[in-house]
Amino acid sequence: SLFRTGKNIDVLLDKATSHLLMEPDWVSTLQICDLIRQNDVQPKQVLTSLKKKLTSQNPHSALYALLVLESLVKNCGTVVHEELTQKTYCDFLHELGKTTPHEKVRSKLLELIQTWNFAFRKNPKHGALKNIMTLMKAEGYKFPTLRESDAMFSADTAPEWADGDVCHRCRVPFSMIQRKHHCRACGQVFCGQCTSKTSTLPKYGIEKEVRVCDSCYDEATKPSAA
Ligand SMILES: O=P(O)(O)O[C@@H]1[C@H](O)[C@H](OP(=O)(O)O)[C@@H](O)[C@H](O)[C@H]1O
Repeated sequence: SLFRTGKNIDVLLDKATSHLLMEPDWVSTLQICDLIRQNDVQPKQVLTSLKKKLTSQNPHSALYALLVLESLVKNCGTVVHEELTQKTYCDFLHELGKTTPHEKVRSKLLELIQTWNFAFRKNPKHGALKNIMTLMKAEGYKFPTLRESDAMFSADTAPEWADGDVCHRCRVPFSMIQRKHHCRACGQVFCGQCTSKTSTLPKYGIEKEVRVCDSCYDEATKPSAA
């Protein structure tokens, strides 16, 4: 239920950013990634909760929060990238760079802003991030040497959901009675009859059974080619 996941995410965030940690808690960090990739929690909620941790007076919590943010950007795809590069969030990151009392947080933040900018360099949608990097350079912040390999986000994420007036497979028109459903594997919109099956989608980090259409079900369950 939403409550359980909602509460669960706060517990996971507290664990992953605890000042008692001697090293990053990658298990909790990757569980947070999975909750986002499975669409169990919205990226906006997680990134908003992270703000409090990023501005922690405790240097360890603040730095671990930055490592969680780095993992979300690397592993959860465009849904996180779009939240990260909202102007309001970029302005928050700019402010964090100016005001954090923790030098390690500042230098890690500069490294991430540069890496993210390189990764998003071809996409004007993420212009707000470029803007704060330009501003921070003008304000005298020294960005480290870019390591292009750090900017390769390889994780596959489930496709965004398409919309439509008819079932993508049998073409039946949607109505008050004939409801829309989405296949988590291809993102297309279908009637109930064409998406009556479920499957896990490990390639998208989805370990629980989720709704899939008949053709994606056949694709996901056929014995892998020898
Ligand atoms: O409950 P409804 O009012 O029919 O709304 C639909 C359900 O939320 C479907 O969820 P599902 O794919 O998990 O069935 C979703 O895929 C559709 O986009 C929504 O329009």
